[in-house]
Amino acid sequence: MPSISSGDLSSPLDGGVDFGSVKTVPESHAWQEPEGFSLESSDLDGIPVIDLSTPWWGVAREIGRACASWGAFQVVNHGVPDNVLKRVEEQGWRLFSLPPDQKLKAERGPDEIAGFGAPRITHFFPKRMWTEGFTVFGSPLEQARRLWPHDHMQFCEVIEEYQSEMKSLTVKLLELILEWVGAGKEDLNWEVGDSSGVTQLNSYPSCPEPSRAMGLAPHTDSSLLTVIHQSNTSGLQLLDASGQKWVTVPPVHGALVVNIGDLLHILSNGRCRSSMHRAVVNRVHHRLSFAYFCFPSPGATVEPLIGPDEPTALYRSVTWTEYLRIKGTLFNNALFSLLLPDSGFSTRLQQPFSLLPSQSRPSVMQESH
Ligand SMILES: C=C1C[C@]23C[C@@]1(O)CC[C@H]2[C@@]12CCC[C@@](C)(C(=O)O1)[C@H]2[C@@H]3C(=O)O
Ligand SMILES: O=C(O)CCC(=O)C(=O)O
Ligand SMILES: [Fe+2]
Repeated sequence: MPSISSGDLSSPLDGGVDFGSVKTVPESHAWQEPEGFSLESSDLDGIPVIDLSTPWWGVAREIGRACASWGAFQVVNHGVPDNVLKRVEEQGWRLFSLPPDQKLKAERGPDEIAGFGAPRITHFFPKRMWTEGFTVFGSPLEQARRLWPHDHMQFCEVIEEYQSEMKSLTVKLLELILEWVGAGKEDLNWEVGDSSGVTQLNSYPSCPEPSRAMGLAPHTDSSLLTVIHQSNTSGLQLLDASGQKWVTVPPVHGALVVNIGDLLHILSNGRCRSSMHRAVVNRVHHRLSFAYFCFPSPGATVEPLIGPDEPTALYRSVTWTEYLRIKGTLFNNALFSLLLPDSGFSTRLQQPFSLLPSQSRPSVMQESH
C-alpha cells in the first residue's frame, strides 16, 4: 500500500500542518459537502444499544437485526472493565502528546501495519484528513521502545490488556452473530479463539473550521468486526441504509461501538452489512478513539456460510491478508470486486456505491460537539 514519506512532513501525519496552531483550515485539508447528503443526529431511531447481560437467545436476535440493518450497534455490560478503558485513554493522550520528532521514530513503513501514519486510505482522496493514527499489530513493544526508550512498559501493559479484553469480547460477539446466521463454530475453517487483532488509536485534534475538515473519510472496515471505544466526545457517524443520511453514534457512557466489517459481510453472505462510516471533527474538543479490528487467523479463508436457506454464495472466498491488499487498491470497491458473476445484484448489497472514490467528492457535515 502506498504510504506518505516523512520527507514532506513536519509531523508524521499532518502534511506539514500543525493542527494545534492554525486559525483556518488550509487548502490541503479543505473538504466540500457533496449535494444530497443530510445529517440526522437524532439518536431516537438510531443505532441500537444492546445489553449483553440479557439471555443469549434474545441478544443474538437483537444483534442480528442490528447487523442486517445498520451493520453496527453499541453494547453495554460487555465485560470490559471500566478501568481498562480509562487507562487506554490515558495512554492515548500520552502517545498523541509526544512531540512530532518523537512520533517520527515510530513512523509506519511503506509495507508495514504498525506505527504512526496518516490513514491508509489517504491516497484515495484529493485532500488530507484531520487526524493522526497509531496502529498496533501483535506486541506494541518495538514501537513503544522507540517512543519511550526508558518508559515504555506502562504503554505496553495497558495496550496488551486492552487487546486481550477486546479479543474476548469479539469472540463472544462472533459466536452470537454465528448463532443468528444459523451457523456454528464448526462451520468455520478457523478457530474463533485464534482470531487476530489490530488496534488502531485515532486522534482528531479540535479544528478551527470543522465544517471544512474531515476526520476520517467514509469507509467500511476490512475486519470481521471492529469494536470502538469512543470515549465521551461524538464524531463517529454511520451512513443509513438509504445511503443519503449520516447518523451520529452518540457516546453512551460505558458503551462500546461494534461495526460489522467487510469480512463478516462476506462470511454471512451479505446477511450482515458492513457499515459505511466516517469520523467528523469539532471546534472545541480534541477527540480520541480506540478501535480493535478483529480478523480471522492469518492463513484462514473466509467464505460465505451456505445452508438450506442460503443456497447460493454471493462472494468468492478470500484470506484477510489478500483482502487487505485488494482494499489497498480498490478501496470501497473491494467488496464488490469479490461478487461472484452469477450472484446477481441482491438487495443485500445495498452498499452506498455513490461513495466510490472515482465518483465521490469528500463529504463533511455541520459542526457537532
Ligand atoms: C488491519 C487494518 C485495517 C485498517 C488497515 C489496517 O492495516 C490498520 C488500520 C485500519 C484502518 C483504520 C482507519 C480506517 C481504515 C480503512 C484505514 O485506513 O486504516 C482501516 C483499515 C481497514 O479496515 O481496511
Ligand atoms: O474514530 C472513530 O470513531 C472511528 C474510527 C474508525 O472508523 C476506524 O478506526 O476505522
Ligand atoms: Fe472504521
